[in-house]
Amino acid sequence: TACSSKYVLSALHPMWQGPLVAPGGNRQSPIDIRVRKSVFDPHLKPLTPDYDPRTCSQIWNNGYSFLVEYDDTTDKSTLKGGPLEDNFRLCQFHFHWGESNAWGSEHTVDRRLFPAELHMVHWNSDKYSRFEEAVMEENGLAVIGVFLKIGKRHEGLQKLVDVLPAVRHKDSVVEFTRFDPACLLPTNIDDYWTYAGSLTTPPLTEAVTWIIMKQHIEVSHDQLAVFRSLLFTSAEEEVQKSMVNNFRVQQSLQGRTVRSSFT
Ligand SMILES: CCc1cc2c(cc1OS(N)(=O)=O)CC[C@@H]1[C@@H]2CC[C@]2(C)[C@@H](O)CC[C@@H]12
Ligand SMILES: [Zn+2]
Repeated sequence: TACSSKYVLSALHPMWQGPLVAPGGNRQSPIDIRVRKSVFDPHLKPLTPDYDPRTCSQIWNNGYSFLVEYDDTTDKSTLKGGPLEDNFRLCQFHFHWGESNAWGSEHTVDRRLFPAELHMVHWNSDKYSRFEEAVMEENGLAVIGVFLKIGKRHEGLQKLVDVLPAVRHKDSVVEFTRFDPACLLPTNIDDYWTYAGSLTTPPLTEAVTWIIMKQHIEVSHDQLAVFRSLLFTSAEEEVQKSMVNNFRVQQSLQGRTVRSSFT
């Protein structure tokens, strides 16, 4: 699918913290969400994700995270509502995490770090015909962010955790089907923050409407440990590097307003 074309972004070096700010960037991500500075917007609608588990196709270790990819050639797994004017198609989800449970998320809430963060990446299928096109446009992408905390085992996540050893090395791909990404959303998806930002990995394009869930999900320590067993490096490389700390440094708000869907 468009989302899973094989070129791997060479700038995704494992210890990549990337340019501090993309050239000419004034809406970069991630950011710290200052709760008291966010502005309640009563016009924000409920978010309506509608995902078809049958569109799930594969898992790919791209040398920076592992991506669970969805067939985005038809309007089967979509996201509408919330701050979005158009219909968006799910193309992949992935995570960012730390080497310890003390850090790992990209966004923070009043400087609070979480051990990991889920990103569900969607592109505007009303305005563009494929992901690579939308990724270059201001209203091209919508990414749902969900914070992970260490607690009870996440039953839905376990199916994914069980296949991760099959994509241990960079550039490995394994078939993965019938996974409903909705099982990774928190029970309450009506309370979220939203702001205009960017991808946090190359191409760092300022194409993203971010929708960050207020409620986190819980995963077990052992489940997150399996994420850390993945490698940044390919099977051929002599020195293997653990895939950990794959998050970008926080970027300045530069005058942007973060809106909240709740008071
Ligand atoms: C791993 C985090 C990651 C990978 C990718 C994107 C975004 C990603 O994370 S984030 N945090 O949402 O910015 C958007 C561009 C995608 C890339 C994966 C590889 C591609 C799909 C290329 O094949 C073409 C466009 C690329
Ligand atoms: Zn991400």
